[in-house]
Amino acid sequence: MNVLDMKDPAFLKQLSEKELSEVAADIRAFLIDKLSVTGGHLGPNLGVVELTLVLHQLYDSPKDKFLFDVGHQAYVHKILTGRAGQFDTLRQHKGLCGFPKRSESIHDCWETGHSSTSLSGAMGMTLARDLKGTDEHIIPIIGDGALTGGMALEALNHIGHEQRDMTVILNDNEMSIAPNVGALHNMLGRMRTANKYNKAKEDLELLIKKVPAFGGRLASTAERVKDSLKYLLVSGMFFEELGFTYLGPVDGHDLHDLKANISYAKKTKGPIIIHVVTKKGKGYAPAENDAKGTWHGLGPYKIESGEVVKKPGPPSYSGVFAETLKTIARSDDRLVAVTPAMPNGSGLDKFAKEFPERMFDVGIAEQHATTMSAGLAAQGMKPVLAIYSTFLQRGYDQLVHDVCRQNLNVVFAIDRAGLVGADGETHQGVFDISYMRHLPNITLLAPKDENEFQHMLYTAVNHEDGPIAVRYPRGSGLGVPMDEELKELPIGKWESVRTGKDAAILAFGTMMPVAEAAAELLAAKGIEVEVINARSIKPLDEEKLSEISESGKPILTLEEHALQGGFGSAVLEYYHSAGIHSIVVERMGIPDWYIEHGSVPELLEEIGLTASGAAEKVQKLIPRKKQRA
Ligand SMILES: Cc1ncc(C[n+]2csc(CCOP(=O)(O)OP(=O)(O)O)c2C)c(N)n1
Ligand SMILES: CC(=O)[C@@H](O)[C@H](O)COP(=O)(O)O
Ligand SMILES: [Mg+2]
Repeated sequence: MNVLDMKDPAFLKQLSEKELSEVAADIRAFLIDKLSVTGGHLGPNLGVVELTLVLHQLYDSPKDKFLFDVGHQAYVHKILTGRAGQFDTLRQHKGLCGFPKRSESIHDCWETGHSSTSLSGAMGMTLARDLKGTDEHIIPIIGDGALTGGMALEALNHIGHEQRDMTVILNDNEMSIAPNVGALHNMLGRMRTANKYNKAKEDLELLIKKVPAFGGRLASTAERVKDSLKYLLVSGMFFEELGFTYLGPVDGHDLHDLKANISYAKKTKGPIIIHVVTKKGKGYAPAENDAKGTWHGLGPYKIESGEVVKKPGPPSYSGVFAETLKTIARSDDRLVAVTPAMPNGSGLDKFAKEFPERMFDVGIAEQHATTMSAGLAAQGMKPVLAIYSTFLQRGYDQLVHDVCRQNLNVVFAIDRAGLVGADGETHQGVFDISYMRHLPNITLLAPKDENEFQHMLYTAVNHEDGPIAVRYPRGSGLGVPMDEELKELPIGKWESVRTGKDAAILAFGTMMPVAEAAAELLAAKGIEVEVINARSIKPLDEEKLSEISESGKPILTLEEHALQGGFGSAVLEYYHSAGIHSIVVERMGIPDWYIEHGSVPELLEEIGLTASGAAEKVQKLIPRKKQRA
């Protein structure tokens, strides 16, 4: 069947299992082909083709609600709901979103991107259904990785308590991005090999049949023995003890097995969890055999060879992070690295190769990672928590309550700070300055390039005066030379990289090249602008700020961060508190809305965070008479 003809999932209703398997093959071929050009989350989606087909065959979306946890595995759902024709624009500017998007389709009832939210969302929808007296089915689909997220466990606890009708699909492929970790993962492993319980149960039943019955006594004893056997052999009892009916393990690529169990669940009262065992990357050998997590989410690749198309260029910030951390760790055995399930993306997988005993992947557990780091620091270790800006949002109270308030020496390596591009709204790292700079005791730094980054990281690890964060962007550096020796940078001291008498641009991180380019544009108009690398966001360089105000130069602050409460706000607050009201401060940054997916240059262009935009803004601050015609 032509995938592009799939407009409404109702077409699945009358298909036989054979026809369904043909549709599955067509969808797999489509995904492998399309994503070889656009990139995307190929592995997760190849793993849920049969599952998504059966779900849409047996349930009636959009009346019945599918909540895809994380949502990176919703491409099959998007194909079945009429969006196959948009896959050439996947994760591109104004194109198809890589995650469920309510504005895209009535079949997308719940938006995700951050992990472990589906069960809570589903519980809310279940309560709403029961309070309204409607009868739709609520079906969260959560992966084994997402299940390690704390809020998923909070939700399981409540769902089990409420005993309302809901079918949870646990998509267990033994992988998070990298191989999954944790005791839950091990427990699921025991469940995956549960058929030994079924064998033992059959043997027991055979035995009972051979012994002449002593009435119900033997039968009821046998039942108790069977139950305790189940308890002993099948840790699926974990879910049963929480109040769920556990079904599984179910082969997630066997249409018949899937249909039988999901049909049974549809008819069963109360909370059900169906443990579906799938293979990430199923149907495409390079992805199927991926033990590291390369095929979880990736750029374009060559279908025949499975070769990922590599863009040449300077080292990535994550790569510099890993190398620098290894250098520091060789002479500082206090250093311990922590990641919440992002070993590959953060670069800590490379650190772990040299220091396996000093790197901890705690699963998708940002709250735990943050407070565990506090515990490490409380005992004199030097924890470096590598965490994406957007995911640290999940550990905010732990940042406040456990790290900053106790003034513990935790280093936050805040990766993916700034716009991240293709992952869009849920992943843009544009709020961390706002949610960190108001916290007493925190120090917040941002490097202008990868060379300053290595020094900044070294400075942060040697900082013994409380928590310190270094925020840095996704992707490559500027290709600047790297110093051989690491050195400490002065915290609270900015760097003037260009002099100018007419105005000053305060920028940091990725906005430094933009500021310098703007200064060049302005120089062509006879406007001399000082460019300052405001690399210490907290504390500010108050000496420099008062020096600028004495010069009377207007200021433009430039940040790839939310304007609300960002760096520019900090500068305004400083001048206000210092009683300096005469100075002109203009701010440029991320406007007060969520920035969708697209390439970072396109997104910056769209919001005017460009050299020409900055130059235009500064020009308006300069009296006409000072400007060359
Ligand atoms: C709060 C949060 N932390 C980390 C991530 C990054 N992340 C995206 S998918 C993923 C792994 C999900 O594993 P699983 O739920 O098993 O889904 P699978 O990819 O195996 O289908 C992670 C860690 C995220 N999206 N949200
Ligand atoms: C879906 C998800 O949250 C991750 O897969 C994320 O897309 C990884 O981002 P990076 O590609 O920046 O590591
Ligand atoms: Mg998984």
